[in-house]
Amino acid sequence: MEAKYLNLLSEKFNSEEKVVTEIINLESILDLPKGTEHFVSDLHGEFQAFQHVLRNGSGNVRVKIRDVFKDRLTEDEISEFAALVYYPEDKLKLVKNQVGSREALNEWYKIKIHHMIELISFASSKYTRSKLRKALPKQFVYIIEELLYKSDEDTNKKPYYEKIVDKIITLGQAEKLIIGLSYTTQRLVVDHLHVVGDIYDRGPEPDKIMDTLIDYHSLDIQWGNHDVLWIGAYAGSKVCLANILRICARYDNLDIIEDAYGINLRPLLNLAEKYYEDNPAFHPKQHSEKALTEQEKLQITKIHQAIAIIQFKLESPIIKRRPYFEMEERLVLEKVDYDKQEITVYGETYPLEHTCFSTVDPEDPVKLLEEEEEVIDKLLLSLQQSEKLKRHMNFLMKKGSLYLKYNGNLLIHGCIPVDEDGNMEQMEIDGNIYEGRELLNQFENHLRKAFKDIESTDDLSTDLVWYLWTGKHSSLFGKRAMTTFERYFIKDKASHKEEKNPYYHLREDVDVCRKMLEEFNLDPEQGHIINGHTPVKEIDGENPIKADGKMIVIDGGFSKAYQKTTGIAGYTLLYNSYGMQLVAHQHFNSKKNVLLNGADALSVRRIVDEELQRKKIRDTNIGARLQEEIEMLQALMSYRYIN
Ligand SMILES: O=P(O)(O)OC[C@H]1O[C@](O)(COP(=O)(O)O)[C@@H](O)[C@@H]1O
Ligand SMILES: [Mn+2]
Repeated sequence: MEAKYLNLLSEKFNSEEKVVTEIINLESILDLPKGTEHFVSDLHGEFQAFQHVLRNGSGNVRVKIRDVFKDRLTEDEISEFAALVYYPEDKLKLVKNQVGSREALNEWYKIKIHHMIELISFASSKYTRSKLRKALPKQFVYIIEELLYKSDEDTNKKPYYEKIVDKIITLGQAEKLIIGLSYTTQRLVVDHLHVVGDIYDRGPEPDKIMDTLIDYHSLDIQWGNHDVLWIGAYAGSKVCLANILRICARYDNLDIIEDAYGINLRPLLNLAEKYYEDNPAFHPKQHSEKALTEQEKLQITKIHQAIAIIQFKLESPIIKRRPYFEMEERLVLEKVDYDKQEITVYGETYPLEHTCFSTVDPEDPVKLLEEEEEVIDKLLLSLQQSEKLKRHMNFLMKKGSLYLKYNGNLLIHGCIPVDEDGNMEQMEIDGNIYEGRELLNQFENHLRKAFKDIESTDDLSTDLVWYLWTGKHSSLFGKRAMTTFERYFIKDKASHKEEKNPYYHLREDVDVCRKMLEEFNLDPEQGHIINGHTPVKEIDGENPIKADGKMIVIDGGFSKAYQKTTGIAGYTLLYNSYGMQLVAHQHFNSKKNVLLNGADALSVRRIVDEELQRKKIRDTNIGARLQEEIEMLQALMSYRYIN
């Protein structure tokens, strides 16, 4: 290594002892078991269900509790303890109301603190002390370490520890400590989180998911098609913006726009009131928990139509200025016969119903009315000025990518576009042809470019973000075309069908999966592809583990709207030092149910892969980085200290 780097390094490690200590420290980390990775996808705004999965570590918290206490606690007591670890603040409130006397409460605190210390001691056994320290509640680090490193056999010390706990209780700190210890436990059971796309759309609280992720200790995100739609809107794409508003109206989630992100919808509402009436094709899908008045429903129906028509109009100029997007079939407003009220798409003619074309001029159907133009411009400005959205989008960019290679696996939301023979599909962008990994890299570069320059609204990069949402070679969409127009206005369901990329049947084949792993320079023997995006229809017997375990699809439908088709409430994947396990979750009822009845419908686990030998940090991405650091330190050692 070059002397100048070694000199720089020697500033930090300025004695032989420091170098030796660091080498030994790093070497010992390499031999620890690998940390647990937790994979989730397709959260679709379902914050309550997501936070439950996060708090219980996909059932991992309960597994650890059972490992430690199975001979001492009943199943009910285990459930009760688990509920405390998941929702400490709420559980403490409940207990205080139930317990009769101060003495009984203090006794309860004492037992729980001891149990929690025991649990943490077990759950942290594969971490270094310094890593554990970082996970402890700051104000109690010293005390907890004292409690953790006691040895039970050491009877001399026992009274001392009893005293510490008693003192904590008499000083009124028990609750704070229990809350802190609960969050430490949650944090210890999962070392790193992967969010394999689609945080946004359909569900009511994507902003709360984003806030939770921002506070999370270690994670990465693979963007989903819905996430790039939001990124696109923020990056200046008006058509992406029209789409996110349309979806929010469709799912009765305009609160996200108005209340969560502070974007003023008044101009859109005024336009909608002026031009639109009631229309059953545009009624919002209603949440069971939120009853709308007729008046509210009508208002949303009008907004829904106004923004859908703006969306269709905005698509046309992009399709025309980017012929290599090959989307001419989607020039829908121009394919309508306005006299006959019918449309010809993909060679078929269909009658139209529920039309709402009052702002459409048959002579120039894609021309925006001045009012429409004004509305979308105002909305874009307001969106780009939302501080909260800016924070969330910046975080998505910082932690996100289109795909990720991590510990030998390939994580990607949608697909790798291929043809029927499994060959990488080619796409032209601006005169150059790309395929496979190269194509995905191009998409990502353009997305980052669009995000850097939010003032530009019609440049290639911004158009490509929209292409990622809906284009036929998009690795996130994975279908040939989006039939939004048909689904609103054509009765015949045959026209609604969205043909999938051949990837979706070819991925059942081991050899195809191997080839794809190779395309990304991953070892086909060791690696897996992990996908979200397409709901696995467990109800129809579909298996999320495909191609002999090389392919794992974890979209089981956190999204309430899709649970009817999947039959479950989402999959998550755990990958610890013993191997990979897929977890199928039951429908998440409510936090209240967990707290009161310990109902935490135990998730069903299926082994994907079992390691023959327990995997160590040495075998991971982080291990490779540590090994490089060790080599550098060794070079420093010979350069400076050994002669
Ligand atoms: O269920 P909705 O709201 O009609 O949305 C359907 C649209 O969503 C998509 O499935 C994309 O969303 P997903 O990524 O969740 O699949 C489109 O292909 C389809 O046109
Ligand atoms: Mn998706």
